[in-house]
Amino acid sequence: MTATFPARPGWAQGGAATGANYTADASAPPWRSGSAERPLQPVNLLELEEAAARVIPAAGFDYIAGGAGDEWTLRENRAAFERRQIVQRVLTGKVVADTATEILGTPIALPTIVAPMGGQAIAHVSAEAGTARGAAAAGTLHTVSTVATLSLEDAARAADGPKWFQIYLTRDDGFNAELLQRARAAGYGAIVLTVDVPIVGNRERDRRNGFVYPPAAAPRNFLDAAGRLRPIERAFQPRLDADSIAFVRRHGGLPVVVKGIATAEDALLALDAGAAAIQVSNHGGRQLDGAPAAFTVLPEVAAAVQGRVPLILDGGIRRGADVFKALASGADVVALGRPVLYGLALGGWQGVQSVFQHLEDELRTVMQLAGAATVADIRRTRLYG
Ligand SMILES: Cc1cc2nc3c(=O)[nH]c(=O)nc-3n(C[C@H](O)[C@H](O)[C@H](O)COP(=O)(O)O)c2cc1C
Ligand SMILES: CCCCC(=O)C(=O)O
Repeated sequence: MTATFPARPGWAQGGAATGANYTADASAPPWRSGSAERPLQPVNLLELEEAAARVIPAAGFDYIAGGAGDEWTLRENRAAFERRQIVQRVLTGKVVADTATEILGTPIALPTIVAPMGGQAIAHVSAEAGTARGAAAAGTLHTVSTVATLSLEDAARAADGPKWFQIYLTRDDGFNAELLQRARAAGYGAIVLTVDVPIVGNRERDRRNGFVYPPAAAPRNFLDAAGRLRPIERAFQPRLDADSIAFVRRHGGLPVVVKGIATAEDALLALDAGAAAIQVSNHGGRQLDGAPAAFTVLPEVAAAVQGRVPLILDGGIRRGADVFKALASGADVVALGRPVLYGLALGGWQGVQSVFQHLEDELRTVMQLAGAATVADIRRTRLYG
């Protein structure tokens, strides 16, 4: 594995994020968090978290890494992958061809895309521009959050890779419609409607730290004409149903991915309302603590959907083996959350690219040892357990 995460300045040192300065990264020194005695060279994505904890200011790191309540669901998102096993197949005569696939008609180099995450200037001064560029360099798709640091237009301009816009509906339908029209005008290919944040979960690390987004990470989409920030959290729409999906379809005029589905019932409601894809997710354990892992509920959702729309899974993906298990259990692609921000914090856009390259390397090794030459082969593979 040769993935590297060259060091970059973080938001604390870098000042306000504009996205304009991410190209200056090329001359960066080696890992900021390493030292002569102890050079830092993570060999897997799990090790990135500890490294990122040393470069992201503590309360910002807690916001990113943390979950709701006891963080049981956060841990369970990982543990659920550990309970399933991959079948070793070495006499199939197959050799890994490639990891390429597509999602909603968009070709991607590997079956892993970027999950929407707000406030990316908390991790790095380049914010969503760095993530967009890293994802494009890795040949994958980037999802820009409603509460991104950069405006959706600036995030869209940062790279020419494929991109989706994630929307949180607020109580203000005029503002919602405006956001959707802006997203379409800016060239986003789909709208991801997140339905698992009718209210923000009980995030105890954030309460303990008194955490709010720092001014450098203020979500630009919420600035009013006078440049003032509109209130955000209290503005979220708690009442979500089939009409919410119809609203987003009508005003966005784009395919709608419904994100935050964890049951057959909600999946069927979303399908009936015209969802173009379903993202199985518990928001990375940040919302309903005590809910099962996203991977645990994936087969239930897959059985209900019966291939009528593609399924995306997120939550706890850290290894190529996790990607493999998710695809073998009914997902078409997976989305990656926190490791993207850790790569961004440690290496700017190149750090993000390295995260995806690393995952692709691991996935190729697993595929070869499990007798899968293509993504389609993975989806036909059975697991133990
Ligand atoms: C710091 C952070 C911010 C997030 N912001 C959003 C967001 O704005 N919109 C959204 O739909 N999901 C958001 N999520 C949830 C992710 O899209 C995704 O569901 C989750 O992080 C996946 O789990 P993982 O981090 O274990 O890969 C956020 C997650 C994190 C860690
Ligand atoms: C108010 C929530 C904003 C971002 C988000 O979805 C998260 O932190 O999980």
